[in-house]
Amino acid sequence: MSEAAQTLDGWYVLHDLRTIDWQAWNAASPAEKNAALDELAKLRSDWTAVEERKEGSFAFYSIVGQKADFLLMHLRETLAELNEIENAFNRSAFARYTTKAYSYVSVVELSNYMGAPGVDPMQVPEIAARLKPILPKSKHICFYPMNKKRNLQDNWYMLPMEERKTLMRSHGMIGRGYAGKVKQIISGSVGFDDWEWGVTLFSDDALQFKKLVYEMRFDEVSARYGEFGSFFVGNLLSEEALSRLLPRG
Ligand code: VOV
Repeated sequence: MSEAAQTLDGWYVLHDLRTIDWQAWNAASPAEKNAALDELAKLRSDWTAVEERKEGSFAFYSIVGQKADFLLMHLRETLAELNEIENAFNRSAFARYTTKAYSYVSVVELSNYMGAPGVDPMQVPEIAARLKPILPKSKHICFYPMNKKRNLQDNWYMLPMEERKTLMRSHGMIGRGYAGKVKQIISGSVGFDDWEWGVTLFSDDALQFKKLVYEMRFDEVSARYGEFGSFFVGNLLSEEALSRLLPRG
């Protein structure tokens, strides 16, 4: 049996993708719209307060295309908290104007492929911060789930550790070329959801997502072993952008 990579696991992650029920929204009275938006604003201020206490984080983005209208990404210490967040949203007046599009459950993960021997990674402040990240408020987000293949010829899980390390080094080198342009959060979802990882990228320049993902397609880790789910790409929903998307009545 090949040696399993050791993972460091941080905050749990929920990607909650919703579609706006435009018919219901357009039919709502001004008072109903304002009440729904007030409840959304209250939820948002609760999430901001949690983030300010560094007990979790959130991201709120509109999604371009028809797979969903917006994405709420939440990070928390426990799965129970994530469940409370989605249930509080579902109970809100605002949720009446939305339908569920997709969701993804995972946990922020770092693997030991690049770890320095003899160093306890939890004692490295930079690593601890990466496991419990405050999400950047970049202009754009890109989220997709992925697997590493388990085909007869191309089975990531049967490669020796040393070979996986070498391949991941090359993956990391490509990623480093995007330092300062793209921030990645890799979250593991084996045992939690239908794919093995969630990949969430943040950037102020959406084109950098295409450049990075395309460049990685030529790297062996992705070219030979990567399998990908649906891509969701979107724009930051600042309070101003939200008021353009859903104007008050
Ligand atoms: C934005 C840049 C970027 C950078 C710098 C980067 C670096 C690194 C390093 C150093 C490591 C290994 C140690 C760790 O930190 O865990 C990883 C790990 C991982 N990555 Fe990565 N990755 C990036 C970006 C990046 C992208 C764009 C993708 C999607 C691939 C694609 O083709 O669409 C990805 C995937 C992953 C995955 C699924 C893992 C876990 C693999 C496993 O088997 O455990 N990743 N990644």
